[in-house]
Amino acid sequence: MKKGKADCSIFQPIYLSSIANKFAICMGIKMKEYKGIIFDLDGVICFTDHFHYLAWKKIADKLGVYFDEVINNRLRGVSRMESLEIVLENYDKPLTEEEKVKLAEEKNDYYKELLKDMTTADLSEEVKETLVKLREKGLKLSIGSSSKNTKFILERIGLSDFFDAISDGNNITKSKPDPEVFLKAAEYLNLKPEECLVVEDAFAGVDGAIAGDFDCAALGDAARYEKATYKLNGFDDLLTVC
Ligand SMILES: O=P(O)(O)OC[C@H]1O[C@@H](O)[C@H](O)[C@@H](O)[C@@H]1O
Ligand SMILES: [Mg+2]
Repeated sequence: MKKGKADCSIFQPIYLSSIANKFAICMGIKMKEYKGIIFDLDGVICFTDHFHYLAWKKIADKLGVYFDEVINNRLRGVSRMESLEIVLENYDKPLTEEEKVKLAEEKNDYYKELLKDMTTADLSEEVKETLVKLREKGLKLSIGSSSKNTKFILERIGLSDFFDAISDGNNITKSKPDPEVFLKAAEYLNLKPEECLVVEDAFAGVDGAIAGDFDCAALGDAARYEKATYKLNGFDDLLTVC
């Protein structure tokens, strides 16, 4: 344990999952000194949910299957093929593996068309400035995303060369909630899981981080998940945790 800043007011936006953590932080004691941070991409660094929704909706409409934003929220952190299985939950005709792959490809083609509208304006000032400050603190920074489109998205928002490592849907065999994507990211950073903090917006992502022995800072919907180590109100709250 290392002594942090004595002024606990700077930590107030953060609601910690355990009383022990909360007590330690208010006493000015940081529970951990992280060496690296592994960021989920979709829903953490930028927002692609609506593009996923539109692309899956097109497939669902073609099949005549009901699909809405609530179902779309269940796809967060889940791989493309597993997402398709969720979309097909209300579809009663059998599909071959080949037909499923074709549907997933069709969804991805449309999704990528929509991603082309993303620009550097889709990276918020808050995220950009926080990333730079975390880097200045000497932390190693990696992406840990289930998406096979990670590099394409990073390019669109102007972060192609920013991260020290990228672990994504292209280098894993098991999607979140399996910890593989985060374990690979830690390996690429040359760090142990206990030296890294994972930042996630999906329940599946928090589960994956905890299963891999990482601490996890949760944002958005996942911030109400009791398994998260830290529950953040905003991305810049990371500056008080790290
Ligand atoms: O189809 P892609 O870009 O490989 O994405 C896979 C998954 O990537 C995750 O980041 C998204 O939260 C999921 O919704 C998505 O299904
Ligand atoms: Mg996400």
